[in-house]
Formats: sequence, C-alpha cells, structure tokens
Amino acid sequence: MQTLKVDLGERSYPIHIGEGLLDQPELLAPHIHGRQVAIISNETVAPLYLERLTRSLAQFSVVSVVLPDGEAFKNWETLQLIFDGLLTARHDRRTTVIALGGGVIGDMAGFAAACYQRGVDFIQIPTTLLSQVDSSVGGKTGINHPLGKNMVGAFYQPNVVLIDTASLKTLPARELSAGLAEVIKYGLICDEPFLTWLEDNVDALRALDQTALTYAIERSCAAKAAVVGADEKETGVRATLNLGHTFGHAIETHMGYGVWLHGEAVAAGTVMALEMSARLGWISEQERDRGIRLFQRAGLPVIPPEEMTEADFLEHMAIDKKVIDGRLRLVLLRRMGEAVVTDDYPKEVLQATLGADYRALAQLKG
Ligand SMILES: NC(=O)c1ccc[n+]([C@@H]2O[C@H](COP(=O)([O-])OP(=O)(O)OC[C@H]3O[C@@H](n4cnc5c(N)ncnc54)[C@H](O)[C@@H]3O)[C@@H](O)[C@H]2O)c1
Ligand SMILES: O=C(O)C(=O)C[C@@H](O)[C@H](O)[C@H](O)COP(=O)(O)O
Ligand SMILES: [Zn+2]
Repeated sequence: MQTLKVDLGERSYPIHIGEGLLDQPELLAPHIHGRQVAIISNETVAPLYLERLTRSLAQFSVVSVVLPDGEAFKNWETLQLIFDGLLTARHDRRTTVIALGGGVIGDMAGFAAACYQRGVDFIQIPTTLLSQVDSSVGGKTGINHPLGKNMVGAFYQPNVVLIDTASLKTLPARELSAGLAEVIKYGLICDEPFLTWLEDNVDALRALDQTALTYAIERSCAAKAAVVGADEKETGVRATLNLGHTFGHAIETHMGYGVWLHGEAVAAGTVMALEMSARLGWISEQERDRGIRLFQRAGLPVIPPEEMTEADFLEHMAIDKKVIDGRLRLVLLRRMGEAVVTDDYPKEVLQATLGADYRALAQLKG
C-alpha cells in the first residue's frame, strides 16, 4: 500500500492506494469519530461492494442509502434521498458519511455531508478510475443544474480517501477510458514526462494491468494533491485542473447529462483546448496531434458533437465558473506540460477554434 497526503493544515488527510483495501477496516476506523456510519452508493456499485464494506465496519451502526445510477441523477431530488436516509435512521452530528462509488456518488455524498446538520464527517471510497485519480481528492462536491454542470456545491474535504485498485476489475471498458481522460490531463497541465509514460503504457492500462494502473493512480493523485495543497479554493493554480472542462461541460450540459460521459466530454474538450493553444502559436501542430493521438489510443472521442454549433458552445461557456465580470477565462497550454489560465486571447481565435474541422484532425491521426 502507498499513502499520499493532501496537505491542508488541520484539514489534511491521507490517500491510501492499494489492492484489497476495502477489507482493511483499520484504515477507516481512525477517521470515524462517532458510532453511526451512512454509506452512500448506487444500484450498480452496491451489489458489488456494499456488503463487503458493511462487514468490515461491523463495529459501527451502519445504514446504507442506495441511489439510482447515473449523471442524470446528480441533482436536488436525488440529494434529498440521502437526507431522507440520514434522518429516518436518526443520524446525529457525529455520523460519518461514506461515499462508495464513482464521481457522481462522491460529489453528491460529499455535498450531503457538507450540508447535513451543517457538516458531518466524510470519507471517500472511489470505485471508478476517474474518481480514484481525480474526484475523490480535493473536496469539490456538488450537483448539476439544468443550466450548468456542478453549479451548486461546496468545498468540503474528506477525512480520508481509500482507493482499492481491485475495484477497477468490474469497471466497464468505456468507464475506464473516461477515467484516462483525467489521467492524460495531468500530463498535459503539469507533467510532460508522464505523457511519455502514458504513451508507453496506455495499452497496459486499458488491459487492466494492476502495476500500471496503480502507478498511474499514484502519479495522478500526487499531482492533484500538490495543486489542491497550493490552492484549495481555486483562486489561482487549481483552475488548471479544469483543462478541457469549459468546452467539455458545455458538451455535457447541451447533450443532456449522461449522454456523453464526463471523461469523454473532457477528452473532446481538451482537444479543443489543444487546437486553440496551437492556433495561438503556443504549442506546435505536432504537439497538438500528439495529444489527439493519445486520447484516441485511450479509446476516447476527439470530435465534439456534430449537432453543437458555435453559438451553443458560447451560450453554455458564458456561465462557466471561471467567468469573471463577463470575461471567459480559459485553460490553455503554454507548452506541453504547462497550463495557463487566461482571458487574454483574441475573440477570433476562440471562434476559429469552435469552428475548426475536428473530423479532419481525427482522421489524420486515426
Ligand atoms: N469533485 C471533483 O473534483 C470531480 C472531478 C472529476 C469529475 N467529477 C465528477 O465525477 C462524475 C464522473 O465520475 P465517474 O466517471 O466516476 O462516473 P460515475 O460516478 O457515473 O460512475 C461511472 C459508472 O460506473 C459505475 N461504477 C462505479 N464503480 C464501479 C465498479 N467498480 N464496477 C462497475 N461499475 C462501477 C457507476 O455505477 C456508473 O454507472 C461527474 O459528475 C463529474 O462532474 C468531479
Ligand atoms: O478539482 C478540480 O479543481 C477540478 O477542476 C477537477 C475536474 O476534473 C472536475 O471535473 C471538477 O468537478 C470540475 O470543477 P468545476 O468547478 O469546473 O465544476
Ligand atoms: Zn473533470
């Protein structure tokens, strides 16, 4: 087992990474301060892992709340089911909410923990690659609004993150690829040598090679922990973790939540960010193509939805959380392995990026 730390003063916490950690209650017990525990999961993950986790927490009084599965349920109505479960079981302020599932469960359970009786203890047990490399770390929690992704939420850090890499054995291939989008993101924004490693190991990752997966998870979590430790509430460098997300969130919202997976939208959105960075002359066309090729090899889409117009993108992007005083800040690549957040770009370059021929770019690489 490997343990990393998110360094946030009195809110610091460990990230434990290893195979079979679900069966190691001693990693959780020190972070549970009362007798009550509420495990939040969904209809897909609960049949796979809920009984095992409940058994390993036998010393506590455990209830579970099993939510419907999917991004389409990351909303107020489903959040209410968590509060219903907590109140029905008479959970008090010393309860601990545990998220057992992917990023949707983690974001919702975390937001519920932040709100329930004004804040109770929270633990992340992520079971998708995406949630293991990204969403379980850093304390962004929340739900979607019909007009925009993650528009209602709170920064609320967990007490511990427990990553059992064996849980990826049951993950569908499409979901594994979606997780690779956020892994590739770290290489692009802050770790160019990791991109080379990914080019050498993407096939092993897709084949569920445990050694390769564990390494990719550790390196991704280390990158995220460093960024979050430096800027917990996104007043600066944390916004670089949003590479591809301004375009990607527009795709998710426009297409209907869950039609494109988050990681798929991030992949196509990052290709748009690469294209814009190339148009600004910050990276070369060869470097842009290097990124496109890696997303393709990871099994991810690199062409935005045909039906989305430039106006559609601009309308959704206008309410991005990085907008300040009506000016849209974008995450772009100054060079491979170095992201910047900027509102200093000609409007025409953004227009040209939205209108670019991504089908042609994809065919060149495919
Ligand atoms: N808070 C953050 O910092 C952050 C970061 C990235 C993404 N997110 C959010 O995370 C969400 C995406 O997360 P996701 O990709 O994990 O999606 P998800 O939570 O919808 O999980 C993907 C699918 O895999 C299933 N699943 C989960 N674990 C499984 C397992 N071990 N075996 C079999 N099936 C399993 C789920 O039931 C679901 O059907 C989005 O809502 C996104 O906005 C948040
Ligand atoms: O942790 C962050 O910060 C991120 O931006 C990570 C992203 O991968 C993630 O999708 C996050 O939920 C997006 O945040 P948002 O503030 O743009 O909703
Ligand atoms: Zn993301």
